[in-house]
Amino acid sequence: MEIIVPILTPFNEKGEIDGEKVKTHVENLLRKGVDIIFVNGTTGVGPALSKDEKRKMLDYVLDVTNKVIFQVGSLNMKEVLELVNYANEKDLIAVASYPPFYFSIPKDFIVKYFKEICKASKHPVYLYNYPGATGKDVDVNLAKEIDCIKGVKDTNPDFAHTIRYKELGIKTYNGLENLAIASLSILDGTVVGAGNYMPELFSQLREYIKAGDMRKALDLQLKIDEIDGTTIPYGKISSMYYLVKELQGYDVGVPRPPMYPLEENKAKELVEKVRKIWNKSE
Ligand SMILES: O=C(O)C(=O)C[C@@H](O)[C@H](O)COP(=O)(O)O
Repeated sequence: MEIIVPILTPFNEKGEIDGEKVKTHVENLLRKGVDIIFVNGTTGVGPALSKDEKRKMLDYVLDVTNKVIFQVGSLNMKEVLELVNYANEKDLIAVASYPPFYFSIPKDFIVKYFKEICKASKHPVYLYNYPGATGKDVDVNLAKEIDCIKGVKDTNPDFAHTIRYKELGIKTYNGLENLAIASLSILDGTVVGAGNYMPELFSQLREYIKAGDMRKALDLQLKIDEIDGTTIPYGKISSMYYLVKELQGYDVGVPRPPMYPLEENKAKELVEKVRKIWNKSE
């Protein structure tokens, strides 16, 4: 029943990563019951980070914890392998990658991509499957063909699709907030971007499930959904920077374009809407 948070990347006004803010954020998440930090994921704008920024994020998080999954995906294979080799010298749980996105490629190219990563990595290799963002579905059959995947984060509204990875006997997570109750109940855990700003709600959800109090768990899941849904029109990732400050009480810097900062009035409107839902009893 693990709670994994794909950590956001704190930037300063110049668009540089602020390492101290990373560490403060990780320390708080761990205090609030988060088990593992997923570095350079979608919420962390991994695809928009340079190789050096990806390495810096890993080092900042490792200054606090080794409960880390390090996302290394890139369309530049040389960069992927440099990041894998960098991780080989570190103590962490696993490296992960989304499949090569954007380009139309045959499935055997995806198999070759992951086999290259597995060959280079001293750590277990996890698949980050996110068909909605990458245009590629590395389903259980393709994962079987790759034959070296030791875990999967499936960001997929089709929960039946996610469950099937358990046929491989690997660590299996779903990456959607609105499936957290199912992921915590049936899979190895949940990966939740919203855990950046409301980690305590996911910890509480896990406690309700452990206690078998599914009515309370369902009510809390619906509250999580309402809050998460509120952020969509503002930009989910950009919204998180303002909600961490409001709900967790510390500054995690600003988003970096093309994840633009919110206009002041919009940020205020968002925070007021979320605070109203947050204060409602389940
Ligand atoms: O940020 C990551 O690496 C995650 O796993 C969360 C990811 O699944 C993402 O937040 C999915 O949510 P949306 O598709 O943006 O609603």
